Amino acid sequence: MQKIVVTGGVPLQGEVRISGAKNAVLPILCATLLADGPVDIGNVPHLHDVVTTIKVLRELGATVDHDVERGHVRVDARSVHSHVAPYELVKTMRASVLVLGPLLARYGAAEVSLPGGCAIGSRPVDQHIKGMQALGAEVSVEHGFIKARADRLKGGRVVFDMVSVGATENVLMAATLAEGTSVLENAAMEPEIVDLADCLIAMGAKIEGAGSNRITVHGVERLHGGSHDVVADRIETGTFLVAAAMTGGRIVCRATRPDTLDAVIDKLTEAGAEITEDADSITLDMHGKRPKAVDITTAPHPGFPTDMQAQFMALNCVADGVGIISETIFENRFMHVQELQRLGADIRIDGHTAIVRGLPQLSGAPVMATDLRASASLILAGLVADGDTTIDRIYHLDRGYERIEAKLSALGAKIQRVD
Ligand SMILES: CC(=O)N[C@H]1[C@@H](OP(=O)(O)OP(=O)(O)OC[C@H]2O[C@@H](n3ccc(=O)[nH]c3=O)[C@H](O)[C@@H]2O)O[C@H](CO)[C@@H](O)[C@@H]1O
Ligand SMILES: C=C(OP(=O)(O)O)C(=O)O
Repeated sequence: MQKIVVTGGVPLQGEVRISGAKNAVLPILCATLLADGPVDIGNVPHLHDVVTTIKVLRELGATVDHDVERGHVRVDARSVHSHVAPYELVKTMRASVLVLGPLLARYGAAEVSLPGGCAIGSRPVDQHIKGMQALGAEVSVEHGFIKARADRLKGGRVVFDMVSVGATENVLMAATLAEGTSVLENAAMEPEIVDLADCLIAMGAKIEGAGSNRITVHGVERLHGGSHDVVADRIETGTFLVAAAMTGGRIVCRATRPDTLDAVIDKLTEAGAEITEDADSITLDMHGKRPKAVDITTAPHPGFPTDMQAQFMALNCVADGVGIISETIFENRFMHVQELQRLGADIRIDGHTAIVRGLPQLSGAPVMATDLRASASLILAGLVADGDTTIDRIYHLDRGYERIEAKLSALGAKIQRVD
């Protein structure tokens, strides 16, 4: 099995091009099921999750051309002949539950395996189901599958019990082809929702308010093909910025969207980084300084993203002072703590809070990745640890970071993938 070996001690310097967002491209790929013609998607990152989603689409019968080099995918869903998303695929990637809304809206029926729990928490789908029912679908959960049926969905008012990115996306997609108007209240406001809505609008959907907590969708009879470029990955951007801050370096992130990173940029500034932005790039300069510890509380957008929590935990491990990190989104998203402790980090957990006392230096060791962002935090810690850090189970990393070791190498990091 492949591993990543990082040798610490090099301040990152240079420029990095940010890829399209994993959390935008996955729902967008699912949205192509709604269209009556081919949908062209650009700025597609080469990620394992993208490959899995394409497998799901092909399993359903869609015709998919994937040009990895160009970062381009064309999906033609007119050949879809199945409405069953099997366990074998859904279990490897939770986001495949996002075919539920499109299949139901377009084909009147969907059977999607329950995604199940994962390392970061139990991750139920009750809000997805509640949303489909509010649009008039009959939904049952039998033998590990969500089974949904509706001759034609009817516009309705959906009030989510909690802010859920996936449930908002699933119901938004379903509502585009419903008869009449739907209103989604307490909707998630993440930039990836806006990007999905932009893609749906390019396919002929009528959507207002994406990016706010109330989204209105006027259902249409059909959606046509279209084209869309995926928004930049704010979490990949944030991960590189933290890497530069921890190593006392200076980097420029190109092809990104600074306006999607306010909470992260605020915390990096608080940690002592000098940050300058223009329309599509962010420059971070640490001037060789050690970062100051920062307190973090995760929250739905525009709050501090849970997907950046582990990376800031790594930063606090080597920062000056004590940082308190509270995780409010997922009940079990501190799996990286044990591994960071193997590198010598001083972290105490108290329920959903981690108290991190920064040390001047970590010490390289073999560690194991447990989930996607935990893996990233271990790479970041390895960049500042004394000696070698060998990270096992990096398939988690390949789900969501495009060529991370190549991008970090280009910034001067000593990092390699070994078999
Ligand atoms: C592919 C993708 O975009 N993944 C992101 C998405 O995941 P995902 O869409 O799965 O996350 P949600 O926003 O749905 O989850 C937020 C919280 O709501 C709970 N919940 C969710 C749905 C539901 O039906 N019932 C329920 O109780 C979850 O357990 C969790 O505690 O948003 C998360 C929160 O920003 C990110 O960490 C993930 O990277
Ligand atoms: C938790 C994440 O992704 P997913 O929802 O795909 O598991 C993530 O991107 O950090």
